[in-house]
Amino acid sequence: MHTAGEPTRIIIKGFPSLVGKTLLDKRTYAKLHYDSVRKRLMNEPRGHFDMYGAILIQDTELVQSGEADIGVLFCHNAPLEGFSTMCGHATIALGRFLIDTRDTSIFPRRFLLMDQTSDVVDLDHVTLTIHAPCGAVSVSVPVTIFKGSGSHEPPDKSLIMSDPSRPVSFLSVPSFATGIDIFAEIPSAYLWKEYTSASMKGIHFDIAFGGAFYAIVNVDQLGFSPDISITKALQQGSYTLSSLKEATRYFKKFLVETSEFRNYLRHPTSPDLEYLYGIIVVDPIGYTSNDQSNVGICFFADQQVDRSPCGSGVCARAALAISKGKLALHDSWTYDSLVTKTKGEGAFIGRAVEEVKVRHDGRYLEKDTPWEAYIVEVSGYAYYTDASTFVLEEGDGIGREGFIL
Ligand SMILES: O=C(O)[C@H]1NCC[C@@H]1O
Repeated sequence: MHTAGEPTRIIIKGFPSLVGKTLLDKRTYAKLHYDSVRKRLMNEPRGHFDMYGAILIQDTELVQSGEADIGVLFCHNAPLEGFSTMCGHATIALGRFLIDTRDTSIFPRRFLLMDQTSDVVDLDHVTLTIHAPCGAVSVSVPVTIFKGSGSHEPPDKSLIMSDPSRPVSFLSVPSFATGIDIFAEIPSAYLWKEYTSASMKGIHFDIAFGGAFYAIVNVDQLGFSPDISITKALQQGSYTLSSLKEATRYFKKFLVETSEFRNYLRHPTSPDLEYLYGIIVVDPIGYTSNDQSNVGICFFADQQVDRSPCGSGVCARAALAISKGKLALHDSWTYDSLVTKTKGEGAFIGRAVEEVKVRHDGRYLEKDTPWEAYIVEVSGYAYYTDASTFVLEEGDGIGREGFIL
């Protein structure tokens, strides 16, 4: 499937079974034992540098406790840390897929979901909970009744399908900003061309969590033109996507290798989530009544470029905007990517809908200290593209893990 052009390869069967008490344990097990399978599914010749995957995990601790309907592990191209903790664009795609599948060996709880109402005809949305590595994510899927051949009187649950003409939305895990207006001088070992030629003295940026940690930086802070929007600059050739990719590669390396920035990657309850997943470069405009939307390009994992506006990044940015006083609770904002801005469709709408306090686990602060966060709702559209079956033949050395050129 794709969400605003960003692919989600949903792995429905065949991934080896994973050992572990928790989903995060299973993620660690997958990293240690089956990384080659992840690579085979993402890399060439079956995939490409910017491929993304969602591996369905039927049995997790939250499914067992009744807090979730199914689990998922997300994956991408990074050579070492190939399993991410949250993915909004894939969540939107999964919402549709999980309603549409009738195969209970893929989604055992599919028909239980529909019990939420007996009147199938009036059913407008179905809500399900996906257990992602970052926690439980509630997904609301618009539905319709299949009107194919044959008459079904009265319509039953097997005829409920997702409605592609309306957006899927999700409520993510508590999102929060950990670093507002951080200033850093970039040491010579990490310098990139535009920073040097603009004689930059340092960079202002923010760090926020939306299921994964992102550094969010205005494009001009990286040394690129402050005067035009990113899409215009790329169209006019003022700079290129590769130059943004290169700049963020160095910037990310600097943040990851500099110990003082580790303090900003702190999660109140889960050490597994404490790493920098991506850099989001945003337009030099933002959140004024004249702006209609704000383009953000997310460079994540091993510098993959998110074609979508990055759902988890939207959660991080919406929480950040509230902390910075740019948006209020319930304010909606349109988040564009390069693709959605250029094509004029597919932008995500994000809004913080609730303020919550997460109880700290005591690792950095006194146990139970309340940690302020926001639940952000993100909506967008996903579409089916294809279905494939993968094989690995005996003796296929190149195809075993695949490769990235
Ligand atoms: O939508 C998202 O949250 C994701 N898209 C690719 C990178 C992020 O995981």
